[in-house]
Amino acid sequence: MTMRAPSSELPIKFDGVTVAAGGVTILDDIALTLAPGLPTVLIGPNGSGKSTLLRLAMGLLAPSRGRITWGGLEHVPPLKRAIVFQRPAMLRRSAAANLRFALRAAGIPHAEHARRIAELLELVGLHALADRAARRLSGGEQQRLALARALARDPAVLFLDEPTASLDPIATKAVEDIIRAVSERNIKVVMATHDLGEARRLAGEIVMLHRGRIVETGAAASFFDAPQTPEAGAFLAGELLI
Ligand SMILES: Nc1ncnc2c1ncn2[C@@H]1O[C@H](COP(=O)(O)OP(=O)(O)OP(=O)(O)O)[C@@H](O)[C@H]1O
Repeated sequence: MTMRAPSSELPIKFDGVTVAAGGVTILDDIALTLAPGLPTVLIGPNGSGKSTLLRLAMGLLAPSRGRITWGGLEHVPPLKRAIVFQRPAMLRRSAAANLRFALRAAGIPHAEHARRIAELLELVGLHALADRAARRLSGGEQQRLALARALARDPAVLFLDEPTASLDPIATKAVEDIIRAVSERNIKVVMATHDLGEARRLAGEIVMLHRGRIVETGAAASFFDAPQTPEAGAFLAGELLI
């Protein structure tokens, strides 16, 4: 994978974005700018709206009210954006074949497939398991393969929804190392987690959500050292936010 120049997909701007479904307001009047740089980590309790925000930024969901722009434009097709969900589904074929499928779907010329597959497997540390059936891989290995698959289209922005939620510490470290490597290649990482340790380890910037609203945003260091709102203070202190 090559170092990429900052992309025209960025910044992603949310302007007065509200999402309502089934009579419930899931996100309420969100104003947010996702800019190039270190990972942006969305934190907040279960149901606070993190996944919904990621789906909006990916373009999988339209706001009920407000506007989202990518590099200043509305309705930009997600050709240079990728998302990895909490429990990624693998095709019933080998790890390498899952990547080949993704490369084909992204329109990468056939002649480049073997080189890109080798490169992607190397990046996520799965080169020795290229021929293993993807569904036989462990949870952590599947998550790494899902990351490689998302990177197949050479995205400018990578959205991750709780990528280590069900992994043990060793598998978590492997995934976090990949996230750092991705970020160092100038791919903007935007991820949701409710693991504060993970947020501390990876975030350049924090966006804290509570009940569908942004309660605080800021540089990770200042957020963790001196949260500005009672909700953030309580969340960092390990109190239950309801
Ligand atoms: N299509 C929908 N219709 C009605 N309610 C929905 C819909 N999608 C999400 N919700 C609700 O919106 C709230 C926010 O959900 P979301 O998944 O974005 O939160 P989250 O912060 O990612 O939570 P978690 O950490 O549990 O994954 C939840 O209460 C959820 O039940």
